[in-house]
Amino acid sequence: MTLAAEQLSVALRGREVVRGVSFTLDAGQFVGVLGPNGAGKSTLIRALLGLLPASGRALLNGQPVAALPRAATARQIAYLPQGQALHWPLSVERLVALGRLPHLAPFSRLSAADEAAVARAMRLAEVEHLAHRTATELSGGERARVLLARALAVEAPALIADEPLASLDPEHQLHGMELLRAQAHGGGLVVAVLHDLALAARFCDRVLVLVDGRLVADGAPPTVLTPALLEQVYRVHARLIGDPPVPVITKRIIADR
Ligand SMILES: Nc1ncnc2c1ncn2[C@@H]1O[C@H](COP(=O)(O)OP(=O)(O)OP(=O)(O)O)[C@@H](O)[C@H]1O
Repeated sequence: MTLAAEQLSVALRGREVVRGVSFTLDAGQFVGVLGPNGAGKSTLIRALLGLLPASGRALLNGQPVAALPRAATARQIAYLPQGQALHWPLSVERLVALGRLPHLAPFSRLSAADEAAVARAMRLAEVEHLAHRTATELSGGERARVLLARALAVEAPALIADEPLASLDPEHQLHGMELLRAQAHGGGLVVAVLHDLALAARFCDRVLVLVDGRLVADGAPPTVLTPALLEQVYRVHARLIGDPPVPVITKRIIADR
Protein backbone atom coordinates (compact mmCIF):
# COMPACT_ATOMS: atom_id res chain seq x y z
CA MET A 1 0.00 0.00 0.00
CA THR A 2 1.35 3.39 -0.94
CA LEU A 3 -0.44 6.69 -0.87
CA ALA A 4 1.19 9.58 -2.64
CA ALA A 5 0.61 13.22 -3.40
CA GLU A 6 2.26 14.73 -6.46
CA GLN A 7 2.20 18.51 -6.52
CA LEU A 8 -1.28 18.33 -5.01
CA SER A 9 -3.07 21.69 -4.81
CA VAL A 10 -6.61 22.58 -3.81
CA ALA A 11 -8.42 25.88 -4.22
CA LEU A 12 -11.55 26.59 -2.17
CA ARG A 13 -13.64 29.61 -3.15
CA GLY A 14 -10.81 30.81 -5.33
CA ARG A 15 -8.16 30.63 -2.58
CA GLU A 16 -5.40 28.03 -2.77
CA VAL A 17 -5.43 26.27 0.62
CA VAL A 18 -3.23 23.30 -0.33
CA ARG A 19 -0.23 24.30 -2.40
CA GLY A 20 1.93 21.90 -4.38
CA VAL A 21 2.23 19.19 -1.71
CA SER A 22 4.23 16.05 -2.57
CA PHE A 23 5.06 12.94 -0.54
CA THR A 24 4.86 9.15 -0.64
CA LEU A 25 3.55 7.23 2.37
CA ASP A 26 4.15 3.49 2.76
CA ALA A 27 2.51 0.66 4.67
CA GLY A 28 3.95 0.12 8.12
CA GLN A 29 4.16 3.83 8.91
CA PHE A 30 2.21 5.83 11.44
CA VAL A 31 2.23 9.32 9.95
CA GLY A 32 1.15 12.44 11.84
CA VAL A 33 -0.11 15.45 9.90
CA LEU A 34 0.57 18.59 11.91
CA GLY A 35 0.18 22.32 11.46
CA PRO A 36 -1.73 25.30 12.82
CA ASN A 37 -5.49 25.76 12.54
CA GLY A 38 -6.45 26.51 8.97
CA ALA A 39 -3.14 25.20 7.55
CA GLY A 40 -4.97 22.90 5.12
CA LYS A 41 -4.62 19.51 6.87
CA SER A 42 -8.24 18.38 6.48
CA THR A 43 -8.37 19.72 2.95
CA LEU A 44 -5.19 17.84 2.03
CA ILE A 45 -6.69 14.62 3.41
CA ARG A 46 -9.95 15.07 1.56
CA ALA A 47 -8.01 15.69 -1.64
CA LEU A 48 -5.92 12.55 -1.02
CA LEU A 49 -9.16 10.59 -0.73
CA GLY A 50 -10.45 12.04 -3.99
CA LEU A 51 -13.27 13.86 -2.19
CA LEU A 52 -12.34 17.31 -3.51
CA PRO A 53 -11.33 18.56 -6.92
CA ALA A 54 -7.57 19.10 -6.90
CA SER A 55 -4.75 19.77 -9.29
CA GLY A 56 -1.68 17.59 -9.28
CA ARG A 57 -2.32 13.96 -8.39
CA ALA A 58 -3.28 11.77 -5.45
CA LEU A 59 -2.11 8.21 -6.07
CA LEU A 60 -3.23 5.03 -4.33
CA ASN A 61 -0.81 2.21 -5.14
CA GLY A 62 0.28 4.24 -8.16
CA GLN A 63 -3.30 4.71 -9.50
CA PRO A 64 -4.86 8.17 -9.60
CA VAL A 65 -7.47 8.20 -6.81
CA ALA A 66 -9.71 10.47 -8.86
CA ALA A 67 -10.12 7.70 -11.47
CA LEU A 68 -10.91 4.92 -8.95
CA PRO A 69 -14.52 3.98 -8.16
CA ARG A 70 -15.46 5.49 -4.78
CA ALA A 71 -16.25 2.03 -3.34
CA ALA A 72 -12.80 0.74 -4.28
CA THR A 73 -11.14 3.67 -2.50
CA ALA A 74 -13.41 3.12 0.52
CA ARG A 75 -12.26 -0.50 0.77
CA GLN A 76 -8.61 0.56 0.57
CA ILE A 77 -8.70 3.60 2.86
CA ALA A 78 -10.85 3.88 5.96
CA TYR A 79 -11.60 7.54 6.68
CA LEU A 80 -12.47 9.00 10.05
CA PRO A 81 -13.52 12.60 9.37
CA GLN A 82 -13.05 15.43 11.84
CA GLY A 83 -15.76 15.99 14.48
CA GLN A 84 -18.47 13.99 12.78
CA ALA A 85 -22.03 14.60 13.97
CA LEU A 86 -24.44 11.68 14.29
CA HIS A 87 -28.02 12.11 13.15
CA TRP A 88 -29.65 8.68 13.38
CA PRO A 89 -30.40 6.96 16.69
CA LEU A 90 -28.68 3.70 15.70
CA SER A 91 -27.28 1.33 18.27
CA VAL A 92 -23.52 1.55 18.59
CA GLU A 93 -23.18 -1.98 17.22
CA ARG A 94 -25.13 -1.06 14.08
CA LEU A 95 -23.18 2.17 13.68
CA VAL A 96 -19.87 0.30 13.83
CA ALA A 97 -21.28 -2.23 11.35
CA LEU A 98 -21.66 0.63 8.82
CA GLY A 99 -17.88 0.33 8.50
CA ARG A 100 -18.53 -2.87 6.53
CA LEU A 101 -20.65 -1.09 3.87
CA PRO A 102 -17.79 -0.78 1.34
CA HIS A 103 -17.56 -4.58 1.36
CA LEU A 104 -21.27 -5.33 0.96
CA ALA A 105 -23.28 -5.83 -2.21
CA PRO A 106 -26.42 -3.62 -2.30
CA PHE A 107 -29.17 -4.91 0.08
CA SER A 108 -27.04 -7.79 1.33
CA ARG A 109 -26.72 -8.72 4.99
CA LEU A 110 -23.58 -8.88 7.09
CA SER A 111 -21.74 -12.18 6.70
CA ALA A 112 -20.14 -14.00 9.62
CA ALA A 113 -16.83 -12.47 8.52
CA ASP A 114 -18.39 -8.97 8.61
CA GLU A 115 -19.81 -9.64 12.10
CA ALA A 116 -16.37 -10.79 13.22
CA ALA A 117 -14.75 -7.63 11.83
CA VAL A 118 -17.30 -5.49 13.73
CA ALA A 119 -16.65 -7.40 16.96
CA ARG A 120 -12.86 -7.08 16.46
CA ALA A 121 -13.10 -3.33 15.86
CA MET A 122 -15.27 -2.82 18.95
CA ARG A 123 -12.84 -4.85 21.04
CA LEU A 124 -9.82 -2.91 19.71
CA ALA A 125 -11.47 0.45 20.35
CA GLU A 126 -12.67 -0.77 23.77
CA VAL A 127 -16.29 0.14 23.10
CA GLU A 128 -17.88 -3.30 23.57
CA HIS A 129 -19.63 -2.13 26.73
CA LEU A 130 -21.41 0.55 24.62
CA ALA A 131 -22.68 -1.94 22.00
CA HIS A 132 -26.37 -1.58 22.87
CA ARG A 133 -26.37 2.14 23.62
CA THR A 134 -27.95 4.61 21.21
CA ALA A 135 -25.14 6.34 19.33
CA THR A 136 -26.78 9.80 19.46
CA GLU A 137 -26.87 9.58 23.28
CA LEU A 138 -23.14 9.06 23.78
CA SER A 139 -20.76 11.56 25.32
CA GLY A 140 -18.32 13.32 22.97
CA GLY A 141 -15.43 11.04 23.90
CA GLU A 142 -17.54 7.88 23.72
CA ARG A 143 -18.77 8.95 20.28
CA ALA A 144 -15.20 9.55 19.11
CA ARG A 145 -14.16 6.05 20.19
CA VAL A 146 -17.19 4.47 18.52
CA LEU A 147 -16.45 6.33 15.27
CA LEU A 148 -12.86 5.09 15.47
CA ALA A 149 -14.29 1.56 15.86
CA ARG A 150 -16.40 2.12 12.74
CA ALA A 151 -13.27 3.11 10.80
CA LEU A 152 -11.38 0.08 12.14
CA ALA A 153 -14.26 -2.18 11.12
CA VAL A 154 -13.51 -1.40 7.48
CA GLU A 155 -10.28 -3.39 7.93
CA ALA A 156 -8.78 -1.40 5.08
CA PRO A 157 -5.04 -1.45 4.38
CA ALA A 158 -4.93 2.28 5.17
CA LEU A 159 -6.66 4.41 7.79
CA ILE A 160 -6.82 8.19 7.66
CA ALA A 161 -8.08 9.80 10.85
CA ASP A 162 -8.70 13.54 11.13
CA GLU A 163 -8.12 14.56 14.77
CA PRO A 164 -8.99 11.16 16.25
CA LEU A 165 -7.94 12.30 19.74
CA ALA A 166 -10.26 15.31 19.94
CA SER A 167 -12.47 15.02 23.05
CA LEU A 168 -10.63 11.95 24.40
CA ASP A 169 -9.42 11.95 28.00
CA PRO A 170 -5.68 11.35 28.65
CA GLU A 171 -6.01 7.60 29.08
CA HIS A 172 -8.03 7.23 25.91
CA GLN A 173 -5.67 9.53 24.00
CA LEU A 174 -2.84 7.17 24.89
CA HIS A 175 -4.93 4.17 24.02
CA GLY A 176 -5.89 5.77 20.69
CA MET A 177 -2.26 6.44 19.82
CA GLU A 178 -1.20 2.92 20.85
CA LEU A 179 -3.98 1.48 18.74
CA LEU A 180 -3.12 3.55 15.66
CA ARG A 181 0.57 2.73 15.98
CA ALA A 182 -0.25 -0.98 16.36
CA GLN A 183 -2.38 -0.84 13.21
CA ALA A 184 0.53 0.68 11.30
CA HIS A 185 3.18 -1.60 12.73
CA GLY A 186 0.92 -4.56 11.97
CA GLY A 187 1.36 -3.68 8.28
CA GLY A 188 -1.18 -0.92 7.68
CA LEU A 189 -0.68 2.69 6.73
CA VAL A 190 -2.08 5.08 9.31
CA VAL A 191 -2.29 8.83 8.79
CA ALA A 192 -3.64 11.00 11.61
CA VAL A 193 -4.13 14.75 11.84
CA LEU A 194 -2.95 15.68 15.32
CA HIS A 195 -2.59 18.78 17.44
CA ASP A 196 -0.85 17.13 20.39
CA LEU A 197 2.82 17.49 19.51
CA ALA A 198 4.06 15.42 22.45
CA LEU A 199 1.89 12.47 21.46
CA ALA A 200 2.92 12.87 17.83
CA ALA A 201 6.59 12.85 18.90
CA ARG A 202 6.12 9.77 21.06
CA PHE A 203 4.09 7.65 18.70
CA CYS A 204 4.48 8.69 15.07
CA ASP A 205 7.17 7.30 12.80
CA ARG A 206 6.98 10.32 10.55
CA VAL A 207 5.38 13.73 10.70
CA LEU A 208 4.31 16.06 7.91
CA VAL A 209 4.00 19.71 8.84
CA LEU A 210 1.74 21.99 6.85
CA VAL A 211 1.76 25.77 7.06
CA ASP A 212 -0.47 27.90 4.90
CA GLY A 213 -1.10 24.96 2.57
CA ARG A 214 2.58 24.13 2.03
CA LEU A 215 4.49 21.12 3.31
CA VAL A 216 7.30 22.74 5.30
CA ALA A 217 8.75 19.65 7.01
CA ASP A 218 8.56 15.89 6.55
CA GLY A 219 10.56 13.35 8.56
CA ALA A 220 11.05 11.53 11.83
CA PRO A 221 9.70 13.47 14.82
CA PRO A 222 13.07 14.12 16.50
CA THR A 223 14.45 15.73 13.36
CA VAL A 224 11.30 17.73 12.59
CA LEU A 225 9.86 18.78 15.96
CA THR A 226 12.66 21.07 17.08
CA PRO A 227 12.05 24.18 19.18
CA ALA A 228 13.11 26.31 16.21
CA LEU A 229 10.53 24.73 13.90
CA LEU A 230 7.79 24.97 16.54
CA GLU A 231 8.57 28.66 17.02
CA GLN A 232 8.22 29.28 13.32
CA VAL A 233 5.20 27.10 12.71
CA TYR A 234 3.12 27.56 15.85
CA ARG A 235 4.63 30.73 17.38
CA VAL A 236 5.27 28.96 20.68
CA HIS A 237 8.35 28.31 22.78
CA ALA A 238 9.01 24.64 23.49
CA ARG A 239 11.44 22.59 25.54
CA LEU A 240 12.46 19.05 24.67
CA ILE A 241 12.37 16.46 27.40
CA GLY A 242 13.24 12.77 27.48
CA ASP A 243 14.76 10.39 25.00
CA PRO A 244 13.41 10.25 22.35
CA PRO A 245 12.82 13.99 22.77
CA VAL A 246 9.24 15.10 23.31
CA PRO A 247 8.36 18.80 22.96
CA VAL A 248 6.61 20.51 25.85
CA ILE A 249 5.06 23.85 24.95
CA THR A 250 6.01 26.47 27.50
CA LYS A 251 4.55 29.74 26.23
CA ARG A 252 3.25 31.70 23.30
CA ILE A 253 5.48 34.06 21.40
CA ILE A 254 3.68 37.38 21.47
CA ALA A 255 4.78 39.40 18.49
CA ASP A 256 5.83 43.01 19.18
CA ARG A 257 3.36 45.38 17.61
N1 LIG B 1 -15.67 24.77 2.20
C1 LIG B 1 -14.77 25.73 2.31
N2 LIG B 1 -14.87 26.87 1.60
C2 LIG B 1 -13.95 27.85 1.69
N3 LIG B 1 -12.85 27.78 2.48
C3 LIG B 1 -12.70 26.67 3.21
C4 LIG B 1 -13.63 25.59 3.18
N4 LIG B 1 -13.21 24.62 4.00
C5 LIG B 1 -12.08 25.08 4.56
N5 LIG B 1 -11.76 26.30 4.08
C6 LIG B 1 -10.58 27.10 4.44
O1 LIG B 1 -9.44 26.40 3.99
C7 LIG B 1 -8.37 26.53 4.91
C8 LIG B 1 -7.88 25.18 5.33
O2 LIG B 1 -8.90 24.53 6.07
P1 LIG B 1 -8.67 23.10 6.70
O3 LIG B 1 -9.95 22.68 7.33
O4 LIG B 1 -8.07 22.21 5.69
O5 LIG B 1 -7.58 23.43 7.82
P2 LIG B 1 -6.97 22.52 8.97
O6 LIG B 1 -5.50 22.60 8.86
O7 LIG B 1 -7.58 21.14 8.92
O8 LIG B 1 -7.45 23.30 10.27
P3 LIG B 1 -7.85 22.88 11.77
O9 LIG B 1 -6.59 22.52 12.49
O10 LIG B 1 -8.44 24.16 12.30
O11 LIG B 1 -8.87 21.76 11.70
C9 LIG B 1 -8.91 27.38 6.06
O12 LIG B 1 -8.50 28.72 5.87
C10 LIG B 1 -10.41 27.26 5.93
O13 LIG B 1 -11.06 28.42 6.40
